[in-house]
Amino acid sequence: MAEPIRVVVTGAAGQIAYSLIYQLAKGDVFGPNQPLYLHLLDIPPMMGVLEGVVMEITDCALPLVKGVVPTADLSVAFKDADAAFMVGSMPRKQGMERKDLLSANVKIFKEQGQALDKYAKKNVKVLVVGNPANTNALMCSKYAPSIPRENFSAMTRLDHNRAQASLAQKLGVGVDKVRNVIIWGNHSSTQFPDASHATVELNGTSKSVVEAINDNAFLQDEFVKTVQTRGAAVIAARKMSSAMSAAKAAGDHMRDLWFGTAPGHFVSMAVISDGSYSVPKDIMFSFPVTIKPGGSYTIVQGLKIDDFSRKMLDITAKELLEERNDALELCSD
Ligand SMILES: NC(=O)c1ccc[n+]([C@@H]2O[C@H](COP(=O)([O-])OP(=O)(O)OC[C@H]3O[C@@H](n4cnc5c(N)ncnc54)[C@H](O)[C@@H]3O)[C@@H](O)[C@H]2O)c1
Ligand SMILES: O=C(O)CC[C@H](O)C(=O)O
Repeated sequence: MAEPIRVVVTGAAGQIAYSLIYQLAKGDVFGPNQPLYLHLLDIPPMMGVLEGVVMEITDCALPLVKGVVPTADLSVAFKDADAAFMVGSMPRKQGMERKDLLSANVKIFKEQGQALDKYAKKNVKVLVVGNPANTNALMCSKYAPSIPRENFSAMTRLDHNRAQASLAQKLGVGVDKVRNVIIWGNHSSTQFPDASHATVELNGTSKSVVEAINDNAFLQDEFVKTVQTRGAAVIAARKMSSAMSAAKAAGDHMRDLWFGTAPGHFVSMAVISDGSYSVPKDIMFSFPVTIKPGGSYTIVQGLKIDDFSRKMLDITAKELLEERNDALELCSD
């Protein structure tokens, strides 16, 4: 058996964490041979609820769990962390604009970035889930200057999974037959879900999704809007934001960072922009990436960007630049 790793989940008493922790504890993310300590952070008023979560983890009787550390203390939570799921923050409720979330949440990520910088391992993998995820990840990384910026990413995997599932439904095939959809940009309604490089396996042969669907109007309109507004649709239906699917996506994202992507597959992940595809530098922008085991990723290069795609990439980049400015102002005191 390998040495145990230390995995932090923030917002551990919340609804995403409730699904995520079980996946971690049973080996779905770091593998069936990787023991772990779960460091569970929440705020002081939630310590009672968190105690209940700890009881349930114990009662699951899962052998990979070597210990559970419930805490409201950042120095305890992030101590020697190997991986961190940054979930803790307020979700959007009906009637709230996503922009309201920036002022509510961004300072949490400044403070927790500082704690990661001080207490976590320097090779820690940090996945930001809490919204607005891209800009929170940018601020988290900014306040953790001793940790490489490439170790921080924000989650657009839920949008990626939604896009893949939506295309599979349209094509009447299983989700595993569709690959290489792309989410560009922000985890918000300006994101660009792009099917133009995706492929589908039909009768054992790989075919372009554009050719298989043969309906550009659908791909540039209904498909894009459905994926862009899926989170809002879930909130309207559940009166709470997505949780089971968000936890599944967080597990998928971290598993790919840990073990790498399969040959010929790429996934969407918001990472620090290096200017690829003429996206402004120094925003956390979702790109198609391939990943080597251990988390070193490469932004997929050379994809053709047509006029429609260019317009969509520019819209979402503009929103991220605005969010960055707002966040810098909010964090400046
Ligand atoms: N990136 C994505 O695809 C995606 C998808 C779904 C939800 N989200 C976001 O994830 C976040 C969490 O959603 P949820 O449904 O689990 O919310 P929730 O309200 O059920 O749980 C959030 C938890 O975070 C805790 N928390 C608040 N401030 C904290 C702090 N400073 N430190 C530690 N913990 C803190 C709360 O006490 C609560 O227990 C929200 O911001 C939501 O919008 C992102
Ligand atoms: O607040 C939103 O609009 C979305 C919530 C969540 O990030 C999701 O994508 O389900």
